[in-house]
Amino acid sequence: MVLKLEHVTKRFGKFTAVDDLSLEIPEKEMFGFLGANGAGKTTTFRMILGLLDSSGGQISWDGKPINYSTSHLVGYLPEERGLYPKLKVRDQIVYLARLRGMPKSEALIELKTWLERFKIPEYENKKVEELSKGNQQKIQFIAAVVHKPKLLILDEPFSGLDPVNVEMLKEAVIALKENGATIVFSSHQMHHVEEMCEHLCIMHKGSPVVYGALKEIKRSFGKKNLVIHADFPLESLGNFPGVVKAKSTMEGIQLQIEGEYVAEKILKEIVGKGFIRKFSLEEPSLNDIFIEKVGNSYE
Ligand SMILES: Nc1ncnc2c1ncn2[C@@H]1O[C@H](COP(=O)(O)OP(=O)(O)OP(=O)(O)O)[C@@H](O)[C@H]1O
Repeated sequence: MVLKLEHVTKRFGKFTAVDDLSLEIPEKEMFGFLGANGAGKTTTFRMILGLLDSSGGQISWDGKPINYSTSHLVGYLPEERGLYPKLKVRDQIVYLARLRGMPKSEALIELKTWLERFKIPEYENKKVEELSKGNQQKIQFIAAVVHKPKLLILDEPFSGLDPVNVEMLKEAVIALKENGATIVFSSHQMHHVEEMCEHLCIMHKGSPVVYGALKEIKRSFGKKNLVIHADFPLESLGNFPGVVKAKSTMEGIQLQIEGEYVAEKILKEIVGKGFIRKFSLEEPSLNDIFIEKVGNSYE
């Protein structure tokens, strides 16, 4: 059940929002979609879901298009949340579940399980408008997953939530993946993708600038980060050959270096100069990679 995009393009008049995008999203994995505002993420999701026609290219899931006949297998958390404020949580979820072919009795069992899990069982009979924004978002999430979809598309699921609720939602998403769902989500925050996704894509102006397995993306980037904490001055390391960037911190310095060999040379240089509390060679962060590929600060 691979989700495949082949040379997908979307034009709005003369403007190209998605430009010749080809991706393969593996089954039962979590795939991260990153990109600045307007990069084309939501447009891509809408095309995947068949809510928007593409201007060219092919989209298939398990070799077939996604349309009305597959809607019971697909879940979508849209970016613009769309619950009915006057409806009770229970009526809303049952209605949406039934639209996707789930019997009412089963939907109610699922709803109760989710409300317990999100620690809001008392909201079952409340109107949506009576809930806080974060809790409305949890209900919207339940609406996307209540019918147990095999493919789940989440447009910025973590935005607007406090840290406790972000963790709660993350755990829920991870559990769904472990139960066999394929999950695609977009985020403006790279650390969410870094923590949760095996594969990812960074979109920039409608095209992927980085695409592949997270580990491989980091490895092939080449550059590493070196963190040094010491009780003697380290600023001069900013000019050391092979150092790309340097940032002084409270405890020492953080360097971006061309490769591991630079760390070895730096260690030789500083040994004997005083007490070194930390000398740590680290993989680049997705943020480092994004800044290099797209050329501006992001988060
Ligand atoms: N219906 C539309 N008509 C015209 N332009 C559109 C339409 N929908 C999207 N666009 C444009 O396409 C581009 C991509 O928009 P999209 O919503 O896909 O970006 P995004 O990556 O999801 O951004 P964000 O992070 O802000 O949600 C934007 O420049 C947007 O203005």
